[in-house]
Amino acid sequence: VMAVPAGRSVVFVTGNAKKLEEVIQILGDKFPYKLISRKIDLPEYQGEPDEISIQKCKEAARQADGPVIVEDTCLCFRALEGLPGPYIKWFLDKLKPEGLYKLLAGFEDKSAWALCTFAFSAGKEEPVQLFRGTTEGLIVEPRGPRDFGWDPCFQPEGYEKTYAELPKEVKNTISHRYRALAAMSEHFSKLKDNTAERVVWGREGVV
Ligand SMILES: O=P(O)(O)OP(=O)(O)OP(=O)(O)OC[C@H]1O[C@@H](n2cnc3c(O)ncnc32)[C@H](O)[C@@H]1O
Ligand SMILES: [Mg+2]
Repeated sequence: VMAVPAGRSVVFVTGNAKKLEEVIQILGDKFPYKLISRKIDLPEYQGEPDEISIQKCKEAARQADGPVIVEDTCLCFRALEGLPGPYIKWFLDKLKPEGLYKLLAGFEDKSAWALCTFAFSAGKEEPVQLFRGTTEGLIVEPRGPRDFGWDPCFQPEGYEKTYAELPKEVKNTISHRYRALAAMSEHFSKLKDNTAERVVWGREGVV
């Protein structure tokens, strides 16, 4: 996917091609390891976002049997105490962006936040590390192209356009995903060329 030092690779496990596309666009050559994608549809766990990401990552590490990254995205409506949150996939699937907007018809507060959590594990016996990113916005009547999820009904704070209407380069510098990836990249860049790296990557020879 990108120019990286040889010998260190990590598998990004996702069933979502649009997510993968953005991750590649956002990371460019910033990520110090080689990223390999693998399309596996992991279970949609229930619970709090952190717990979901940990479970998802452990299952991915078990299936891939090596270093993995997974990502889970929540869309949280303030008027609904953070719901649909991690269940947004099913809400979107049935209601489409129109229905998500209508869900808030009885509420004055249309504010929402998008939360992205990346989870990394060096292997199936290794701990999971989380990196989070949040973007605030409003749930609006859908506008713009339909190619990625709930983008047409999410208008990020400080913008007059929805995620769907904004150029990709703009979304990818303000999004929940961008912010979570920035946290993750920063973490790994610090570790690079440092002996502590071995701790993160587990036993020598794993990678
Ligand atoms: O295999 P994974 O990585 O889990 O991919 P997924 O499509 O199942 O994704 P999630 O479980 O994280 O569910 C998040 C839902 O929100 C959608 N989504 C995720 N990121 C988005 C973004 O940046 N803009 C719009 N929709 C997004 C996505 O298509 C899903 O319907
Ligand atoms: Mg999923």
